[in-house]
Amino acid sequence: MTPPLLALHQVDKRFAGGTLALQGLDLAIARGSFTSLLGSSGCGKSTLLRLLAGLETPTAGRVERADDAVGNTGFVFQQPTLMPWARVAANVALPLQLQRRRQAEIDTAVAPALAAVGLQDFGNAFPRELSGGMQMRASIARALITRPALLLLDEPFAALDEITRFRLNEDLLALWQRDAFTAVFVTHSVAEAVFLSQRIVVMAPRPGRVSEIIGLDAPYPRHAAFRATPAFAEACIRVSQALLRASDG
Ligand SMILES: Nc1ncnc2c1ncn2[C@@H]1O[C@H](COP(=O)(O)OP(=O)(O)OP(=O)(O)O)[C@@H](O)[C@H]1O
Repeated sequence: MTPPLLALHQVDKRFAGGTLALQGLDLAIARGSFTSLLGSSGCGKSTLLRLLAGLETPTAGRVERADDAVGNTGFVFQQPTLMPWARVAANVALPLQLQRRRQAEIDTAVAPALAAVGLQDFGNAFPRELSGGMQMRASIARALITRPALLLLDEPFAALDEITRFRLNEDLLALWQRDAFTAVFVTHSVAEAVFLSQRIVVMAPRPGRVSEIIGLDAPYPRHAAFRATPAFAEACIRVSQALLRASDG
């Protein structure tokens, strides 16, 4: 068996104020997998994502990271966090600028990155000229332009209307299949987690911990029609029940 990209062993995270955000967490993230973290507010999803990114260190236990995951992580947040004064192309190019890549290399990379998220005609626009969904597309293009091994997404589509969210779910899956990165996706939405994931980590609060892990074997590519299948409905019920158990327990 190939070793996982990331593995947490008996991880605790306690913050300075005393909050035990995570306790006794064991979790392995397989290379190239799509995992969602689902749970009520405050159960430590964002903290877990930050541990996976190496932005936080555990108070106890260990986080193991494969060599190619170190320094090779893309992040997408709930807000697109674009620089308002810079054009969309410059926003998307930012990670390459920070890596001090040659301008010719940057210019070559930006056009396909924009095209991959359907923004090929908007490189010269400013973020304020884009809809919320398009701004999120730009944010995803920026996260993927360095071809990260690991893409961490923290409720990226929570602020979008449902139709836009559905489209972005499909487009994200297409990018995942094309680029074969490892995705860890935080969401509050059962349906979104079921649509996207191979595995759903259901978390319980106070202290944050893994309650159940649910595997989903529906094949990819998954398109809009998947949402209308009995398999999808059945999985949503199964995951909702797990979420209720996690909140009660
Ligand atoms: N930097 C910090 N300092 C102190 N406490 C923190 C810090 N970050 C998070 N916490 C606390 O740790 C717990 C877990 O927070 P976290 O943001 O990881 O939860 P979450 O599941 O992502 O929540 P939400 O769904 O609301 O975003 C919460 O009780 C929170 O108040």
